[in-house]
Parts: sequence; C-alpha cells; structure tokens
Amino acid sequence: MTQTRPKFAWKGVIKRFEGRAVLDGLNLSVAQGRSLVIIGGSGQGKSVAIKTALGLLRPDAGQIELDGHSLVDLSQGQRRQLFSRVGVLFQGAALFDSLTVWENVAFRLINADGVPRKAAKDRAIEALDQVRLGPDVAHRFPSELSGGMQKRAGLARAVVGQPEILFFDEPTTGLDPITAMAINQLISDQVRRLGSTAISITHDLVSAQMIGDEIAMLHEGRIRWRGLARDLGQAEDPVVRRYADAARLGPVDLRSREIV
Ligand SMILES: Nc1ncnc2c1ncn2[C@@H]1O[C@H](COP(=O)(O)OP(=O)(O)OP(=O)(O)O)[C@@H](O)[C@H]1O
Repeated sequence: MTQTRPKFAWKGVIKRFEGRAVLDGLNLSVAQGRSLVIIGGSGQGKSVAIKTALGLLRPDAGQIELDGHSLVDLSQGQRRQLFSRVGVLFQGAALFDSLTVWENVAFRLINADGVPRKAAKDRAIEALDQVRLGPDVAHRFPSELSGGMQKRAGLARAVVGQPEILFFDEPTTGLDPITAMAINQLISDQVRRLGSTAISITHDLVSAQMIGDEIAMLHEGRIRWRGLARDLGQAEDPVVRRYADAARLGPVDLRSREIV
C-alpha cells in the first residue's frame, strides 16, 4: 500500500511546563485537502498544540512538519517564508484596532507580499465579499463591528492569500449559536473553495462536526480517539462518550456527572 505524505504532522511532540508534560508525545497528522478538528476538554493542551504548530511555542522534543519539512529550528526568515502559505483565524479575530477592516485584511498582502495598495484593497474587498461583508464594512474600524462581523473579517484575512493550509483557533467561542452556525458554514465553504488543508481546535462539537472531515480528541497530551466526524456519535471510547454526552443538549442530571 502506498502511503501519501501528510500535509501537516506533529510527530512525538512533547511540551512541558514546570516539569509537567502538557503534550506528551503528540502524534497527529492531516492529509492534503482534509479538514481536521482537534477537540478536548479544558486544559488538555489544544491551544498548546496549535501554538507549537504556528511556531509560537517550541516543543521540548519531537518534530512538526509541513509537507515533510521540519518547522522546528527554522530561522525567523525561513519561518516567515513558509508561513506565507498559511492562514490563521485567531480566537479573538486579532484585528488591529487602528487599521480599517480592509487594511487589516490586506495587511500581509501589502506588508509581506509586496502587493500594491490598490490591488491589495481590491483583493481584500473580494475576500470580504466571500464572507458576506459588503464594501461599506471595508472602511470601518474593528471596534465598529459586532463580534460575529469581526470573526468574518478575521476569516477574510485568513483566506485572502489563498493559503494552502488554514488554522482555526476556537472559531465559534463567544458567539451566539446562530452566528456560530453562520461562521461554521463560511469556514466550511471557504476551505472547500480553496481546497486548503484545515486544522481547527474547538470545544464546540457542533462546530467540529460542521467544519471537520475528521476529529481527533486530545486527552492528557495525546490523541485518545480519531475518526471521521460522522462517527463521533458512535465512538465507544469512554472519555469520548463522556465528552459527547456532556455536550448533548437537554436536561442534565448533575448527580450522575463525574467531575473531570
Ligand atoms: N505558557 C504557559 N506556561 C505554563 N503553563 C501553560 C502555558 N500555556 C499553557 N499552559 C498549561 O498547559 C495546559 C494546557 O493548556 P491549553 O491552553 O493548551 O489547554 P486547552 O486544551 O486549550 O484548554 P481550553 O479549552 O480551556 O482553552 C494548562 O494546564 C495550562 O495551564
């Protein structure tokens, strides 16, 4: 059987804080064009995993690979070059307050890719249109937008460079369920349109199943379960079951809940 090289992989990644291994030999990969969502309870290491992927934290051991090339030990310049192929939607959208929405979306095009301002503005307005934000929004400042609109603008910024790989950090946190659903749909549409590989972290199982082809559950620093998004409901692993049951809507009998 031929094995294709993953687009992105964590290989035996260990990350310790104060002697405690938050990532304890993380092995996880995603194939080109697939959307992988990492779920897991609070404090299980999802943010640490994504930060190691983005080079914001250095693993104590193990490798992180993009197209088979190690990302650990890259120089700043090499990392910057490689990351021109990557788009990120940060949890709080992370827009610059002092720039207008279009300037935020076009920031990397102008400042890193050398695209002339007028062309970058046209591309930003096109990307905003992709996430259903009209040209009137382009000239506003982030503080003039709702949380959902800021997320859309953040998504436009993530996709404007047509990245090969997209990271989504808790994309629906802080949004009401209807806005969250709209963001999930936009993410799903954009990932499909670009044919990008996507890696997301979330607590939200509805979001995970909407945006993921595959789901991996991180527990105690390792992958506890991995499977197709549609199979999550049938997973037999007790930790996955407990997590999925707790997320289910409806009356909850707290007496039967083990505190984890
Ligand atoms: N810079 C740091 N210094 C010390 N400990 C850290 C640091 N970053 C994360 N940790 C610890 O690592 C553990 C995992 O944190 P992480 O933020 O990755 O969890 P998470 O799964 O994303 O949780 P949540 O869903 O609540 O955001 C936590 O115990 C956290 O306190």
